Amino acid sequence: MGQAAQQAAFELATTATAIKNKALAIIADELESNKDIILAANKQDIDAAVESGMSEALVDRLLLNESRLAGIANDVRNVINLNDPVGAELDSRVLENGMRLSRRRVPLGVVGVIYEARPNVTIDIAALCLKTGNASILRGGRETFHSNMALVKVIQVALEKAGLPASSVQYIEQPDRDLVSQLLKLDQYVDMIIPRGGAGLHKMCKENSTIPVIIGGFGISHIYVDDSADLTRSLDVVENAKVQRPSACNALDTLLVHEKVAEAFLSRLVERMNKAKVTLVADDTAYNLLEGKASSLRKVAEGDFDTEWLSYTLGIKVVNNVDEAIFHMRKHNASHSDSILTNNLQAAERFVNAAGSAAVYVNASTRFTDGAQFGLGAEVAVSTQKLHARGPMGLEELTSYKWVGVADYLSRD
Ligand SMILES: NC(=O)C1=CN([C@@H]2O[C@H](COP(=O)(O)OP(=O)(O)OC[C@H]3O[C@@H](n4cnc5c(N)ncnc54)[C@H](OP(=O)(O)O)[C@@H]3O)[C@@H](O)[C@H]2O)C=CC1
Ligand SMILES: N[C@@H](CCC(=O)OP(=O)(O)O)C(=O)O
Repeated sequence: MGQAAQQAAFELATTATAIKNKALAIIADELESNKDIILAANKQDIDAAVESGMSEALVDRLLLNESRLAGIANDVRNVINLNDPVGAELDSRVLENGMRLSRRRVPLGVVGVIYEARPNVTIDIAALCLKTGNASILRGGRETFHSNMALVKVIQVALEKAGLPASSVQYIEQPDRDLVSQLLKLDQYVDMIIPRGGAGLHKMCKENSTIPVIIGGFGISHIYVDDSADLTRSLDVVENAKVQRPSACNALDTLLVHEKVAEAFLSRLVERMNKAKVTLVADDTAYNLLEGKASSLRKVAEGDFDTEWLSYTLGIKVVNNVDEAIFHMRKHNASHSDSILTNNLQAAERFVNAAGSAAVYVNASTRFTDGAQFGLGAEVAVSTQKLHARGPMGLEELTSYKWVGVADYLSRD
């Protein structure tokens, strides 16, 4: 697979944007024309997941239906409309000796991605890699096996129809994790590894990969409600961040509330959380304010503020000020998406500068951390590391550059 991917990458590196776009257009069309096959495959995955007792939120992450599939095809069409970064001159100047020197964007080569059981991710990664002239080797969560097999087949047929190698996008079909370990050692063929998933996967990749690794990580997502916040608007933001898609890595995990507004805010928020069947996990102060009002409430226990819930559960803590909120976030792995709700410019600046997260928001939901929302078309992962990319990784993050020097640009004759 490594060899085939590398061969494909050689070809893709010099493929014109129009051909890559043609392949993407065929993928989008084939997704629609093969919808019955894809949805039937997905049903097999869903049935098995439900039978195994998977949580409702994670089953939802796995689910495809007609409208989601149409959305995925549409996302691919959006990628067609994005500028191809490959070949762009980053800067260009003429040296004293007459050489014209520039940096030119190039594909990375072969990208290996290990990711969660979410079928749209297969298409997102394949589309972004293809647009940037990278070959990809994919390994999705075992629970998405049937869906991914159907999706990859559609992609490979489309690639061939566009005259590109089917091996531009390959999928590791066996669920045996040993094959992931083998992938991590293919440095002769693979240029970058992206693990999207939990701590165990990241540790395993960091310790075993001989290939550079970019972590598509998890973090505890926080929202801090400042004493100056517009509380009515804050209700909508917190509800969106917690309830809209709790299984996503950017969903809210811990709500931090300024003590001056804790009673006023929590007494209104609890109604919405009850309605959405959210379990509240509160520190002592919040617990006292919520007791008798929350349908599902318990006191915080060791480790709760370090837990990424991925479900209808919300941690709540009352704090003195923005500095205590930041202190709490530093202790509890704020590295992905965090937000302050405030009308105080100083507090907002303090929060934005001090938070160690890949994406920081003022008066907005943490759910915005998403390649499509950021105008990147989609994302290969949300990087929680600082090199070579941070936050949602789109097309540019799948490229590198090379220096191009042309001698005798200014002839002396
Ligand atoms: N920042 C980002 O871009 C994203 C982050 N996440 C984070 O991922 C986590 C939840 O996703 P979840 O599906 O539970 O993640 P997991 O880490 O359990 O699984 C993700 C993928 O990694 C594989 N995997 C996990 N451990 C190993 C291992 N030791 N060796 C080989 N392969 C392994 C899984 O394979 P198998 O099928 O065998 O289990 C699966 O394909 C959350 O923390 C979420 O925030 C999720 C998506 C995007
Ligand atoms: N792009 C995503 C966020 C990242 C993601 O894929 O999250 P996850 O549900 O953990 O797989 C979204 O908000 O839809």
